Amino acid sequence: PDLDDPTTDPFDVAAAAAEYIAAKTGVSGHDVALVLGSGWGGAAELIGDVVAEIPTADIPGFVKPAVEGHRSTTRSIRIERPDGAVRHALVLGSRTHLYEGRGVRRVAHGVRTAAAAGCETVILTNGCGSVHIGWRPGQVVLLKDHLNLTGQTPLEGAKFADMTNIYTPRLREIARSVDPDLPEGVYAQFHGPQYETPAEVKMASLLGADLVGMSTAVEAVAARHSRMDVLGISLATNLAAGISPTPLAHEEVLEAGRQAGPRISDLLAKIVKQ
Ligand SMILES: Nc1nc2[nH]c(I)nc2c(=O)[nH]1
Repeated sequence: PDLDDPTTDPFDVAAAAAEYIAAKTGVSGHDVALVLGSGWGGAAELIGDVVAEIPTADIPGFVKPAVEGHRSTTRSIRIERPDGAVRHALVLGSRTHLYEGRGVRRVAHGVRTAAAAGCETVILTNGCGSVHIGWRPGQVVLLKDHLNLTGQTPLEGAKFADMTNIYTPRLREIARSVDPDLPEGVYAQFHGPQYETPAEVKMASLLGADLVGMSTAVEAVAARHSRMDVLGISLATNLAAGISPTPLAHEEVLEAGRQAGPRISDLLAKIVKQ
């Protein structure tokens, strides 16, 4: 079934993808899904043992990577919890952004596939800009709510889904039990691909946003509609446009991502093992 065909039900494609993943990984049901945004790539190996790895592009509904050579893999990871219980994590190998112009169905396909694979929880991570001068590159922030400024939704038809507590309070408490210093913030998703103008950053801030990015909110809406619990964690890799009096050196942004890598991967691994 083809997601680009309007007569296709996107949930049928998610079911086909989940069946494919179960068959190829040999893991019949997964419990928690992870979407690793920029800077978060190193977390998978710290979480547990990779029991299977499959090319993401071969899974129904997932597209060939935009940039050839970035062949991503989707991994099934076995987690042994302190109490001996075993959980299976599905680390999705790719994320489609709205700005790729492949349609909002593809943006939501990963989380819908995770739900169809049995996941009751999805952890959405991202790299983003901070509207607070005190939240420097490298700052990790727990999402407490979002502003979907994209004008788009993954839900088709009269799906009047409740979005209260879209970022599950219980999961935020678990994350804070791992790192009590984690601040919470509101994430505003812009369509992109351009970064915000200083005026747009000011607007987002006046609307209550602490972070600006180009992912996560639309995925969270789809995840909530699919009745998954959602934990959103952002890595502020830069100060949003207009916040810093001096233009941020791109090297500082890259360095912040590199330095934060081990620390945030360790944090994520600890949270998942709770
Ligand atoms: N919209 C938006 N997305 C981002 N992603 C990263 I990394 N930094 C930014 C940013 O400043 N704005």
